[in-house]
Amino acid sequence: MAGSLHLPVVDLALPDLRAAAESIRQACVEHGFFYVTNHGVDRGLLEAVFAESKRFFDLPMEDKMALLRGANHRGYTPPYAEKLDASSQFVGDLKESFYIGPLDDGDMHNDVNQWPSEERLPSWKETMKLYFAAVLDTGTRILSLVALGLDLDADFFHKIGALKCPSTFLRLLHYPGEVHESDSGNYGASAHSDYGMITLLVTDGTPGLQICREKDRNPQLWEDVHHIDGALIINIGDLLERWTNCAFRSTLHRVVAIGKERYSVAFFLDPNPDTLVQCLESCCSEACPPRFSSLRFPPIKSWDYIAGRLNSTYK
Ligand SMILES: O=C(O)CCC(=O)C(=O)O
Ligand SMILES: [Fe+2]
Repeated sequence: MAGSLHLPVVDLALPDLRAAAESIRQACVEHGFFYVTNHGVDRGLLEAVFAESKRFFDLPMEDKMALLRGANHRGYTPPYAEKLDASSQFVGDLKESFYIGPLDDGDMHNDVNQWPSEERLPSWKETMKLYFAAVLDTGTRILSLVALGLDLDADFFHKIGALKCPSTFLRLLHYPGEVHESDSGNYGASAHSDYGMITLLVTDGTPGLQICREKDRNPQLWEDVHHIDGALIINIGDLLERWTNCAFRSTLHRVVAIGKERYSVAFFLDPNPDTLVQCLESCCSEACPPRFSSLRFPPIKSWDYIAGRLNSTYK
C-alpha cells in the first residue's frame, strides 16, 4: 500500500543561503528527496522539452532503434531492455528512454551523443541543449547548498574536481499507458536508488513515482511522491550517500504502472569520472566511524561505481 507523503519544499530564491542549505540538509537526512521552487528553469523551456520528447517517442520503432544506446550509454533504450531492480521477476521495465551524455567530453571537445535527424525533428537538439545547460546550472547551485549544509565551503565540489567536466546525463523517459496482462505487476521503472550525486527530475504530472525510505524494513512501505506544478523533484544518489557516511539517504524509488501514459525527464548530475569518493571528514567521528573503510563501502572512483551499476541494469 502507498502512504501519503509530504516532502520538504526548498525555495531556491531564498536570500538566506544558510537557511536554504539547512533545509536541504534536513531533507537529505530525512527523505533523500525534496522539491525545489524558483529554480530558474524557464517554464516554456520545460514545456518544449516535453513536447520534443513526445515527438521522439512517437517516431516509428525502426527510427528509434537506429539510435540504439551504445557502449557509451548514449541513445535509445527500448521497453524491457533495462531492469533497474535486478531481482525483478519480469524481463525488464516497461519504460523506454533516451540518454544524452555530456555535451563535450572533457579535453576532446567532442560531442559523442546520438541525435535524432534534424530533418525529422528540427528543433530537438537545440531544445535539449538549452535544457541541459539550464538544469546543470540549477543542479550546480543545489550542490553548493548541499556543501554549505555539510559545513563545507560552497565551492567544495568544484574544488575537489567533481564539477570539472562532471558526468551529466539527461534521460528522457516514456511510460506506456495500457499494459498487457502478462505485465500485470510489472513496473514502469523497478525499485532502485540513483547512482551518483543528485538527480533533478521533472514529470508531466501523471502519478506513479513512489519512494521507500527504509530499504531494509519488512514489509517495505512505499509512499507516493505528489506532483507540485512548476517544482523540480531532487533526490540524492549513492555517491553522495557514501560521501556523507550514509547521513544523507540515497532513497529507493520506483514508478508503478497506473494504466496512464507518463513522460518524465531526469537529469543526473554526477561527479567527474575520476573523482575519488570517500567519507567526508565532517561526516565521521569516533562515535560514527567511516563505513567506507569496511569492505562494503571502500573509497571508490566515481565512474567505477556508476559504470558498474549501469552495466548491471542492462541485458
Ligand atoms: O520517471 C520518474 O519519475 C523516475 C525516473 C527514475 O527514477 C530514473 O530514471 O532514475
Ligand atoms: Fe531513479
